Amino acid sequence: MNLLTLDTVTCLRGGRRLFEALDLVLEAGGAAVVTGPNGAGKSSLLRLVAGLLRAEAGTVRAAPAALLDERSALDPDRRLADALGFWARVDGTHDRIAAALAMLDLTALADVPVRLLSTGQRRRAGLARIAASPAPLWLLDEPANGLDTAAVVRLAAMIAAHRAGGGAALIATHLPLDLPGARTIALEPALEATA
Ligand SMILES: Nc1ncnc2c1ncn2[C@@H]1O[C@H](COP(=O)(O)OP(=O)(O)OP(=O)(O)O)[C@@H](O)[C@H]1O
Repeated sequence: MNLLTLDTVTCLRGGRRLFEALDLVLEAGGAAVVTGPNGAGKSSLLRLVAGLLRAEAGTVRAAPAALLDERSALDPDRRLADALGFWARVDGTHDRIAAALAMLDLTALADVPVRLLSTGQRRRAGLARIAASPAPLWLLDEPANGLDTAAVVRLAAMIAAHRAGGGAALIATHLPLDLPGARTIALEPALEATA
């Protein structure tokens, strides 16, 4: 089963053609890494798949997706467990929170307000939101940013478990991640300004 199909997709942003005629299929269990220099369009590609940007041309067919970007999307004033609980109520996945906290080594921080978490802890909290989500397609924008070595290993294990369970992941990263069998989408620098 395909969880993502991009068919000759072109993306324009800020008067620049970021990528053109991009094709990609991600099946259940699949993963792809998006690479490229700053400004090449990695985040734009993930936002396009999430439905937050419109393709200039081509078609995007995507299963329900969970997007991690630079914001954790967690209420800074709530305890971490409660902030995750907000999304669990939306998604009907309350039973997944404890496992998600454990997977990201956050159980001991469940009662700490999100605003007091360190940079790496907040990134792990954002990943816990993704881990608890029921979405089969994960869109992870620089998920390893701010993570220590142990947390990067946990991240790789979390993605592997998601794929083993029939999910798929599209991951933009500058940092190396252990993603067996993942294909690479190398975006070129966007130079062309349109009229
Ligand atoms: N809201 C916006 N309006 C117009 N142009 C934008 C907007 N957001 C981003 N851009 C432009 O789109 C281009 C691609 O940005 P994008 O964030 O997708 O790149 P990226 O490959 O993720 O970069 P980085 O490695 O720095 O994260 C950049 O030239 C950027 O200035």
